Amino acid sequence: MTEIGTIFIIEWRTVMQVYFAPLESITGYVFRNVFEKYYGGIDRYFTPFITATDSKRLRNKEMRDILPENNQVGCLIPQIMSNRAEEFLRVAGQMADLGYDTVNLNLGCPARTVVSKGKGSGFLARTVALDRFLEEIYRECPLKISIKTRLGVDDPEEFPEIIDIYNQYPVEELIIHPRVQKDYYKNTPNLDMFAEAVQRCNMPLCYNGDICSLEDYDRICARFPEVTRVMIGRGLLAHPELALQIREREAYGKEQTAPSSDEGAGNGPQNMSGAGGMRNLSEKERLNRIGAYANALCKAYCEAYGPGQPVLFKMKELWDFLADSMPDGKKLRKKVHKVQRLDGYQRLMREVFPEIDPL
Ligand SMILES: Cc1cc2nc3c(=O)[nH]c(=O)nc-3n(C[C@H](O)[C@H](O)[C@H](O)COP(=O)(O)O)c2cc1C
Repeated sequence: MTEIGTIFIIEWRTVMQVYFAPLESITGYVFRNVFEKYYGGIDRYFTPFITATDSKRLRNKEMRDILPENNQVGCLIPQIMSNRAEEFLRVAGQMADLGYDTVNLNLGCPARTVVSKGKGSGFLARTVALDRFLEEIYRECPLKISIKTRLGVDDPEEFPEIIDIYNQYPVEELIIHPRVQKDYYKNTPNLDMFAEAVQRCNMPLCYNGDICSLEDYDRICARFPEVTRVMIGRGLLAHPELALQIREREAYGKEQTAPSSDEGAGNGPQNMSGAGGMRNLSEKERLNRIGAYANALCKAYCEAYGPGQPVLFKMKELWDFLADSMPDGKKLRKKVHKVQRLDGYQRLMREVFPEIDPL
């Protein structure tokens, strides 16, 4: 409790901020807009990485993804992948021209094609060059710069030296996915090294990695009560209501899961989403929302790219995750996999969600 004159302010834990992780080929603008409309509960979305190159122009696909008129979400942060300050600054300048005030630097991508060029998490192996790069971009960039990082390339013990480098710069926030490059997505996040980062870092921290349920979220909160930002990727693909559930958990507390009699179905705290919260939804309503969301996404992809195989592939990719939210998920995942054409997929969706407008 803090005393200001005679006013007492109770210091409450700052409300948790939930970010949607960038997922290349999945969380583009079409996906983000539909997700926001049907679920939401997200404080910040991040674009999949934009590759800074010699070219003065962004690729059409990247430009479409970041144009403000294509994005109907509250807060979007463009992510840049680069290991050359001059290229990073050029793309950041283009983001400033489009009205963005923050960009995110990708120092986490583990893909071999990226790492072999010394970018993404591959840049973490060259600490002298990394330090020089950061010195230049933080000196010259007109925008705030946040960083998304792994712990290192081979060994988590690389991270303390990397933290010392980050600590020298005005990093807007540091999003840590506590794995090393060679883990890819295997093994478990190294929470001991994240704990060390909590002690040593002098900028705001965001935790990212393997939050796929409220129980996972509670475990992170219990171990790191000082952390007020989490980023979630695959967990939100599998359980799109997870961010809303986290907000409801924050608003109503852990015990209060039962509806109170005067609240209508789906009501939630403010800033929930266009679609309302998840509390009080019946199982049928929950499933119908999944169906409406998947159908709206398929329709939006067809409008953006034309109906055809690429849309089918995108929907298959989504159902790989989303099937986890369905009562007979394993079977449904197999059925979606077997579908050969988009009209077959649409037929399957009509069978699974007979009450939902196929759009
Ligand atoms: C298919 C896929 C694509 C990804 N693309 C990006 C990307 O463009 N930029 C980035 O920083 N991380 C990317 N990531 C990493 C995620 O943002 C996130 O850090 C990782 O999935 C761990 O979080 P999660 O366990 O909540 O999914 C990608 C991950 C996957 C699985």
